[in-house]
Amino acid sequence: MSDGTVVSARGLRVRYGPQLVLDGVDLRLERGESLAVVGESGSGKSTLLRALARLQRADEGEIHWFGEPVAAARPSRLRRLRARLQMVFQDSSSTLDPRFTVRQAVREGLDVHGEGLPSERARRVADLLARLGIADELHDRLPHELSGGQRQRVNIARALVLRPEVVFFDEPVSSLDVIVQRDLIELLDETRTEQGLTSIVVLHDLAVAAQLASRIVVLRSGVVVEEGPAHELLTAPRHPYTRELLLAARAAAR
Ligand SMILES: Nc1ncnc2c1ncn2[C@@H]1O[C@H](COP(=O)(O)OP(=O)(O)OP(=O)(O)O)[C@@H](O)[C@H]1O
Repeated sequence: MSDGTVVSARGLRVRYGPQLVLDGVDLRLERGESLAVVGESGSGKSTLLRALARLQRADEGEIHWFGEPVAAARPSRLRRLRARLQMVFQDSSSTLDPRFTVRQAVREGLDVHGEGLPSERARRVADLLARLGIADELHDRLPHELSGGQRQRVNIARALVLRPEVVFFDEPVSSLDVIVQRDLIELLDETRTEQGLTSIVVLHDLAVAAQLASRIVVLRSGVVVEEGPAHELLTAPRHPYTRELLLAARAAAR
C-alpha cells in the first residue's frame, strides 16, 4: 500500500439482520484529498462512514488506517492511530455535553492533551470559532442556547481544533445556511492547504458534494455505482442513478 493512503477499505460488507446495507465497498483516500460519498437517504452512507471509523462493526472486508490493517492492531496501537482521526456526527444536539459552554467544549480536547500554553489554546479556540462564524457573544452559551446550525459548527470546531490528519463528516452542512456553508468550505480548503487535512464527507446533495470535495463516490443501496473527479460527475455523469441525483440537486437549488 502506498504511503499516501490514509484510509482504505476493501470488500466492506455490513448487514443489519437480513438487510445487506453495504455490499462489497472498496474505497481509498489519499493524504490531503477531499472525498464525498453521496447517495439518497438509506443508501448506506452513514454506515460506511461509521464502519471506516470503526464505530460500527463490518461483517466482511478489510480497513486500513495509515497503511495498517486495523483488525490486527493492538488496542494501544489503535488508540494512537485513532487520535489522528476525528469524526463529526450528523446529530449535533446529542454529541455536545449540556454542561459545557461553547468555549469550554471547543477547548476541552486541547486541555486534555495539554497542548501549548493556556493563552495559545484560548487563541486557537477563538480563531477557529471566528472562522466558523460563531460570534464572541455566543462563546459563553450552553448548547441548548444555540441553534442547530451553531451547534453543528461547535462540533466542527471541536474536531478541527485538535488538528487531526483526517476528519470524517456526516452531513456537515445540512443544518447550515448558504453563507455559513461557504465559510465552512473555505475553512476546510485552507486547512487542507495549511495542514494537509484529509476529509471524507457523506451527504445527499451532489452539487454541495462537488463544492466540498474533489472526488465523489456515488453509493446506491450499499453499492458504489460511480466514482470520479467531482467536476466530471457534475458535467458528464455516466450512471443513470448519478444523473438522477444531479437532477434532484438542481431541482432543490431552484
Ligand atoms: N442500527 C440499525 N439497525 C438496523 N438497520 C439500520 C441501522 N442503522 C441503519 N440501518 C438501515 O441501514 C440502511 C442504511 O442506513 P444509513 O444510515 O447508513 O443510510 P444513509 O445513506 O446514511 O441515510 P441518511 O441519508 O438518511 O442518513 C437503512 O435502510 C437503515 O434503515
